[in-house]
Amino acid sequence: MKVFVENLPKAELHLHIEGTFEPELMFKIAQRNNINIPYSSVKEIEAAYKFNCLQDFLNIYFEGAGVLITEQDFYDLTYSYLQKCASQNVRHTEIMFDPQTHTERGIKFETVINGISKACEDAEDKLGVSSLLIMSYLRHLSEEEAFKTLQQSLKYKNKITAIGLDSSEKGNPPSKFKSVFEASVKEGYIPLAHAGEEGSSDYVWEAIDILGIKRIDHGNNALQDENLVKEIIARDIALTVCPLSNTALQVVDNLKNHPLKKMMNAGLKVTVNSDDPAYFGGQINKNYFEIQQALNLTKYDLYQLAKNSFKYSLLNDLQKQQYLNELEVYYLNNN
Ligand code: HPA
Ligand SMILES: [Zn+2]
Repeated sequence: MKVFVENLPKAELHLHIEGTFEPELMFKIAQRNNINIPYSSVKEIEAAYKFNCLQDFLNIYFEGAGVLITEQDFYDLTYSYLQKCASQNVRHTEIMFDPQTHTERGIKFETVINGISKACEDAEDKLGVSSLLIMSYLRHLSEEEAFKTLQQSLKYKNKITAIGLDSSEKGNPPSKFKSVFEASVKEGYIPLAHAGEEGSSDYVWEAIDILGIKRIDHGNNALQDENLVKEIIARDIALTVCPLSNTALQVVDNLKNHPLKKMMNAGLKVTVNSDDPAYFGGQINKNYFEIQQALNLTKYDLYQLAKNSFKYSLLNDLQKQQYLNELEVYYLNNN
């Protein structure tokens, strides 16, 4: 089963580039930028990665991102993740980035987007991994701040496919960002958002009804409301589920109690993703493999999850079909 997962062609649809920052690279970049980080070894960093909730994690995540200064830093971070994609047969990835995490510290928007997008172009050429970018607004900041970010992004519109909404969910409902999402959609960005990770099913309703999102990041708490589940299915909206993130942040107490299979059985379109792999103990293949083991998923289940990852990606129909054909051949030869 492990080999089946490793070679399964797949797409990753929920991934924060700042959350791919492995301790080794963090040390290297901190050193070259003459920045002190409050850890003296990789072991100490790893020991600090014990979280009780989303906020615990976010505090450490923002601190780690603070060592990224130059375009080269953003390039190295992104290219390093894309190499991991290539080695795990992730054929396509949709990378979220949080401009405000950097612009708030005085880093220019252009430094962030240029570093990330150059790495994506190089990875497409050299590694054969395709990617699209999702610019995510930080929901603990004001809507006005999000508007500033939208303005800054317009010059780089051709490099950005979608917008997202992340950071502290509780107390920051989707409705807080109604106007900036409307304005972003007018500019041609596809609306996506985190919803129902720690927030209730009401937040998921708001995300689909008020923000009009096309894909739900996490969505676990949608299961609290049967009518919501029906509506998500009726609108053909997929959920980007992140098993190891859910246990690391105690959204789910144990992988054996993870709702992924329940979601699939209810008819929801589910995908498997790593979220912040450097912080949550595993890349995408580990997420596939561990959830397979915990829930006794079959090869057919894994095939469905991978199929959803391409079908609900933001690629055009022709690109989707090419990847789906590749997956089909793989499944026929390996089940
Ligand atoms: O899982 C997450 N949830 C909310 N915000 C985030 N920012 C990075 N990862 C996450
Ligand atoms: Zn996330």
